[in-house]
Amino acid sequence: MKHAVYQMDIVAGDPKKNRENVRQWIKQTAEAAQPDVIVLPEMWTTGYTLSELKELADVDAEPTTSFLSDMAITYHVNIIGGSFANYKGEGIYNTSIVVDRQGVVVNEYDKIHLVPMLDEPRYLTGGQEKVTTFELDGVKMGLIICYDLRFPELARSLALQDAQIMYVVAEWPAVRIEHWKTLQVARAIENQMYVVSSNRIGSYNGVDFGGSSMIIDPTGNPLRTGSETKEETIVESLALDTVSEIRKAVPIFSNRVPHLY
Ligand SMILES: NC(=O)CCC(=O)C(=O)O
Repeated sequence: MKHAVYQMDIVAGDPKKNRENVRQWIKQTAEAAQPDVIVLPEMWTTGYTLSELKELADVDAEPTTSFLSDMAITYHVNIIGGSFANYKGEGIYNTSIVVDRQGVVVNEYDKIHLVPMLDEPRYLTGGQEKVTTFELDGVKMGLIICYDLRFPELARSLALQDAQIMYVVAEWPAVRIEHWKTLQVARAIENQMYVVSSNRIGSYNGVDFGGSSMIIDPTGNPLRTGSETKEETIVESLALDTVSEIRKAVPIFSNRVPHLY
């Protein structure tokens, strides 16, 4: 299953420009690499322009859903649609959607853990729905958003639902980039699944974001790691048989004793 990750720079507070950049990138990448799945980063329509989100956020996931759906149909590609600011009812959520090749939304998830270091809890509302798996091309997978990575229960819940791949969409600052890399490797090893991530590069409001988007195999071996500063496309094919092979060779799921912890 061939993946292409967009390690993107984001134009602060300009959803139109960011959509145009994503449109161009999907077109070029779909034509050049013909991936099965493409992956975008967190809050890619606006960046962390939190005080402007009342004006800039989507409403009920539009127009981002229609945009991604149109891209998926046009290029016949599955899209892990990163996340975006999304007005729903009274609150603004950090929402991710996943769209299949037919343009159908197969997963919608609101970031549960809002990150205090970037002031999210002051402006956003945390998701209240459990993480669940979804399928693309018959493969079970799950998704978390950035700071969620620090809470291992989410990845474990997805693994127990038999996810073979976990996506992490992020705007993770450069100052803590070693945590980013180490935690992803740990989640891959302890849950014996692929971890595929997209983290932005560039800066906003005095924060430098650290790139280093990753594709890690289910033994914890990083197959690809993006640079810390450059916009780039990371392409890798996942050999999904590796998941069942490592789960058979090191049978942690059948050795769990959950009533003792
Ligand atoms: N966008 C985020 O959730 C950033 C998370 C972060 O900075 C951290 O966990 O450290």
